[in-house]
Amino acid sequence: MSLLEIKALTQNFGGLCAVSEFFVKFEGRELMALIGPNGAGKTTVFNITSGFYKPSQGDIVFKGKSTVGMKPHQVTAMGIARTFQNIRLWNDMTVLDNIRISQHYNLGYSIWDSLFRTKKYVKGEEQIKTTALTILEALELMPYINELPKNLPYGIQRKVEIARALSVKPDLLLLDEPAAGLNSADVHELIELIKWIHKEFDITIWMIEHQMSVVMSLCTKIKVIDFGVTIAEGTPEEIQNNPDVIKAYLGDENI
Ligand SMILES: Nc1ncnc2c1ncn2[C@@H]1O[C@H](COP(=O)(O)OP(=O)(O)OP(=O)(O)O)[C@@H](O)[C@H]1O
Repeated sequence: MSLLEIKALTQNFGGLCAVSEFFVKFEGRELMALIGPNGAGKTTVFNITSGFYKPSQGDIVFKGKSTVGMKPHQVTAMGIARTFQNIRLWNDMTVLDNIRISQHYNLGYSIWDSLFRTKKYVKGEEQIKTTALTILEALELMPYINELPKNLPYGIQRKVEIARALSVKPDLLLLDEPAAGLNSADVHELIELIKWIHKEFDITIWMIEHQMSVVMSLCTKIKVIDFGVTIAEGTPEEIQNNPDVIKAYLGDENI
């Protein structure tokens, strides 16, 4: 059974077909990229995969079960976590609380448990804190646990967002333009971090990224879309030399 299989996925927004007949299959533990020019439909594919949009047509099968129609927190509970193109952290909560709150989707205790501080509640909260601290330590974020994200450098905020996604113990991590807005030193650190996460957490990673140095140093397989349509798929070498890809990025006159 594949970890994730997306079949004939189509997304229309009014008269605009943002994604057309998209397909992909992950067997598990791959590090794959989804690339394409601006507006190609990449984030739409991620929004559907993570339950933010319901597709117009097609199916998404994760661990043998269709996720179409599920809410984002239900998709997360199944094992898909994501980061966003524009970092989305709770800026008025500490880094530690940002990581803790992300795990509340799956606690299994009621409002009464929290009101009356039952044993179930106390145990659940302890578990959440332990998991959060373990992830923060692994990602060398302990110096920042009591800081507010808005006061931290952008590169650290990006790392906190990745820590938050990892704290839900996903099998599939979706990274939407993780290098966006980072300086070259931070990009280098990010590449090493993603390599390390892939190995240490033994998970599948699917990323959207515009910086080709990041894609080429990390991914073994790349899928390219343009105007919602898949135009190429292959290894970094194959993609770099593919005339359709060059045309999509640079236009006909540059070939
Ligand atoms: N919620 C929406 N409603 C209407 N149109 C949308 C919506 N979301 C995306 N689109 C449109 O769908 C197309 C694909 O957008 P999408 O954000 O998926 O592209 P992208 O490849 O991620 O682009 P970028 O690299 O610039 O982030 C664009 O034309 C966009 O304007």
